[in-house]
Amino acid sequence: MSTQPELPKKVKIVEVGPRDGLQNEKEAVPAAVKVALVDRLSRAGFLNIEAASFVSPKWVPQMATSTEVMASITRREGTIYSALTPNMQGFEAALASRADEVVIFGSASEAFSQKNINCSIAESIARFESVARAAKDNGLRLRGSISCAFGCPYQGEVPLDAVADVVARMRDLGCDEIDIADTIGVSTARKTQAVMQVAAQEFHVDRISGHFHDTYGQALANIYASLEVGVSIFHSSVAGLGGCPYAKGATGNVATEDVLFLMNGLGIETGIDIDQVVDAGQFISQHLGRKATSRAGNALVAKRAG
Ligand SMILES: CC(C)(COP(=O)([O-])OP(=O)([O-])OC[C@H]1O[C@@H](n2cnc3c(N)ncnc32)[C@H](O)[C@@H]1OP(=O)([O-])[O-])[C@@H](O)C(=O)NCCC(=O)NCCSC(=O)C[C@@](C)(O)CC(=O)[O-]
Repeated sequence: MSTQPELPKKVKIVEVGPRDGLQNEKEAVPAAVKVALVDRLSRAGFLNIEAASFVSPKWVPQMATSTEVMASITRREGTIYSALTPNMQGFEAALASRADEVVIFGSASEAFSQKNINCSIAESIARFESVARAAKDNGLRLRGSISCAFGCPYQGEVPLDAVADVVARMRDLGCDEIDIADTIGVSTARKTQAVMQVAAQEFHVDRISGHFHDTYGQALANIYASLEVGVSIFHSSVAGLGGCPYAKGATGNVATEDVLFLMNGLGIETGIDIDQVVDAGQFISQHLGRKATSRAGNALVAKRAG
């Protein structure tokens, strides 16, 4: 008789659409539209929404409205609103904007680190030290994000040791949560488990999150594979929005509607209302003038229409 691995009974879905999802849009999305999106997502029940990014507007112009967005959203009690902060300049802006969580973002790939944040991995960790200290001093949550943990658009393979090393460094900085990110969506299920297991040797598995882009259509399989090894936090973007400005060809994050459909089917609690997420996906897709890429979202819309 075969025994199946026990899956977590409950997961946290971190909605990253307003940041990771929109950051790569060529046309400026008005702050009011971003605010309306975040508010819809808050009402749908997310406990964590990545709403802003305090990076150089020359590097990522779409995120230049982050202060305005954070000032205008309606905050739901109990929901963590996160912001990316590559350095102290970003941290000060996040603090002033009343972010609940700041995200330092590094990479397991040297090449990607240079392209994305203009410094080596070691330099980035040194830069993050002051941000981490300031987060603790100000009582903010601290999250560490590790790009290219499963492969890099510039250097190709990324060794497991490199992932373990950055996880340990993020842990030592005092991160409350660490994201293991498949920036270009190249991982497959067994590889995902190997990487997650290496990460879990360095950090508590229940505070590791899986951040999967769906470039090769593997994201849901990678999420299921991660569940099997005890990961219970996942990032996703409503309507499957997204792509990274420094990873050409990378498509969006896995669509939130698809992840919710999977979790609902598995009987895993999320606390999120899928119908409201579908509505939010339709709202932003209409604004962007294209169809949502969420398979479950589009199927549910078609079903509603009869
Ligand atoms: C990190 C830097 C700033 C270094 O960029 P740099 O040019 O090395 O920085 P610098 O300190 O020399 O500053 C240069 C200029 O940027 C300004 N500046 C400096 N810092 C800030 C700031 N915080 N906010 C606003 N402005 C800032 C600074 O004031 C100065 O302005 P100037 O004097 O030329 O007018 C730059 O490389 C940058 O902003 N990179 C952002 C890259 C980015 O946002 N990438 C996308 C997000 S990561 C991602 O998507 C991956 C993830 C997390 O989703 C996981 C995954 O899927 O892999």
